[in-house]
Amino acid sequence: MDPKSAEFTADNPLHILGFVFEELSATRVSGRLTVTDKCCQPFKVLHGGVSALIAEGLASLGAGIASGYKRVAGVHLSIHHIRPAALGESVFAESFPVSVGKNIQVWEVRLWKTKETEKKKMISTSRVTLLSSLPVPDHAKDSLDQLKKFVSKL
Ligand SMILES: CC(C)(COP(=O)(O)OP(=O)(O)OC[C@H]1O[C@@H](n2cnc3c(N)ncnc32)[C@H](O)[C@@H]1OP(=O)(O)O)[C@@H](O)C(=O)NCCC(=O)NCCSC(=O)c1cc(O)c2ccccc2c1O
Repeated sequence: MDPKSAEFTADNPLHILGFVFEELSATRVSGRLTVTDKCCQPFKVLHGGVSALIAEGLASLGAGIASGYKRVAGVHLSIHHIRPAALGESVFAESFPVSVGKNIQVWEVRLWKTKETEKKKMISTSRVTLLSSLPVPDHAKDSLDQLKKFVSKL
């Protein structure tokens, strides 16, 4: 299965909202989302919790790969919502590591508006801190194996 396809479910909640991954590696994770009704708060603007969800998901996948496919656990997330993304707009999300330690990783996640006619405009910037030295439980081994296959294909 192509990681860029709508069927790829590296992260179930992101998949449900229509997020499509573009890159998955130890140094960069990215993807795109169209702002639909499912993602909006009452003013038809991207819900701040969805931006935080994207940050948590991208940072966790990246940290999992960077740790050599150990289990990761997010321990802190901070987010600044710089400008709104309106219903119908396209959002590009990118994430990269700030620090990769044996136990703790810190990842930066940035969301951008991507109108072709305009310069990219930042929607939010997040920092996610993760513990990345935990053993993988048996029930999660299959999904990590699946993730490994996708990463090696890219
Ligand atoms: C918070 C800001 C409006 C502050 O902007 P500031 O004045 O500091 O900066 P700028 O003037 O440079 O503007 C930057 C950028 O903000 C947009 N903007 C500014 N003013 C307005 C405005 N009056 N109305 C709409 N948008 C405005 C404008 O697009 C500017 O961009 P440019 O492209 O023109 O440069 C601003 O920082 C901001 O809008 N931040 C984003 C806030 C946001 O989207 N937060 C997340 C969603 S809120 C949420 O999640 C939420 C959840 C709920 O469950 C709710 C439930 C019930 C009610 C509300 C809920 C809710 O809001």
